[in-house]
Amino acid sequence: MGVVNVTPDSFSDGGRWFDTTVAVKHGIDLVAQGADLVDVGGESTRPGAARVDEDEELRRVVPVVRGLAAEGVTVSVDTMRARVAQQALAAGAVLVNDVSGGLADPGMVPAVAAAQAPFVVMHWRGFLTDIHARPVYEDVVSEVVDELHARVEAAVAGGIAPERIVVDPGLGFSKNAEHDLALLARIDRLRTLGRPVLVAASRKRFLGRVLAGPEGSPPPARERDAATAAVSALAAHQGAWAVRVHEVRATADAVRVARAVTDAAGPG
Ligand SMILES: Nc1nc2ncc(COP(=O)(O)O)nc2c(=O)[nH]1
Repeated sequence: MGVVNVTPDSFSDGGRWFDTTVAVKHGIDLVAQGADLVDVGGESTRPGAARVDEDEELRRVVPVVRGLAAEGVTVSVDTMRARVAQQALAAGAVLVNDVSGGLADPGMVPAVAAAQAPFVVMHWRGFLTDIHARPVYEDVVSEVVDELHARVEAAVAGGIAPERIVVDPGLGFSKNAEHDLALLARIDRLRTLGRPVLVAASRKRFLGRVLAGPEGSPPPARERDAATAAVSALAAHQGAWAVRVHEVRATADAVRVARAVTDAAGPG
């Protein structure tokens, strides 16, 4: 899943794809690099980012979705708003990716259910309170699995078919590096939810911490693509459904190597 953020301020590529034509071209390029899906978002979710108003988010996202779909690209829309999801689906998107897991907009689950679209439910504890609070986890893996289960149940109760739901641990969303690494180490536990797992580690802060080591300073986000590809291989090897990345080529190669190693291990 390649990322096209049509935003001026996303944490790792803010502003580069803010123009519709440039964004569409970039999405096509990501497919050429090996992306199966292109995720288009118009609202940065980095800590401290101000909400974008709905009309501006529509202005950013819908033309890019339409342009990519017209080129035959499989497109997902990264939004927390039902109306943006609806208009993106009408413009050709085939999947809705909601980082709030349906919590931000009560109209989201009914809209996705009505469209019978696949739905990514991401874990973001405390979305409704302080969205970037540092929550305390006793056992982050168990708690994320349990809370994702509740979000999946709510989506199903709202009319979304279970087989259309993808789960995502929400790396970096009110989680620290230790939480993120613990979740990445146990994708098998996430898979006990019986749903495909999407892993989105690309260029995130915890990778910077790993690369920096205990005393060092983290490299900038755009220098974390090799680390991201390493995560992609590890996620693929653990059976993740997809990985969401900004730089696709290295990850496409990493996933193919992981597949070859998994195949070599044989069944069982
Ligand atoms: N499903 C899902 N969607 C996301 N969208 C944006 C970002 C963070 O912003 P970015 O687009 O700059 O990576 N992270 C996620 C994520 O972890 N999971």
